[in-house]
Amino acid sequence: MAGKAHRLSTEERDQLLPNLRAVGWNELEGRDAIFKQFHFKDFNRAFGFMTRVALQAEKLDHHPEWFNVYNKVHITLSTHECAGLSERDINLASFIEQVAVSMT
Ligand SMILES: C[C@H](O)[C@H](O)[C@H]1CNC2=NC(N)=NC(=O)C2=N1
Repeated sequence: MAGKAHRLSTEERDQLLPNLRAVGWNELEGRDAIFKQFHFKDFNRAFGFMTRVALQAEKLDHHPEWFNVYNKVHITLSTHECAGLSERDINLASFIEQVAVSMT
């Protein structure tokens, strides 16, 4: 991965987070991370979604924290390297949105 991750500044957050908030991503309380719950038609869709996200995460070397039960997938994004939200989380969240739209 090129360059070191840095925690987003207030200005960067003001610029980058509104688009994600508008589609259901929220900042966690007590932790510098973003979170969203996804619901799919069934387990096949949920796991197909997770598979596509997993392949991209591996490619980006940036991985989600997630939880799956049947058709639900809960995702938390944060960057361990800088102990908070970085541009990598924004990029991964944007990719996740594209995949989710194509799976629903
Ligand atoms: C060694 C490896 O590149 C690092 O541990 C990567 C892997 N995936 C990662 N994922 C996330 N979410 N944050 C990181 O800082 C991170 N670092």
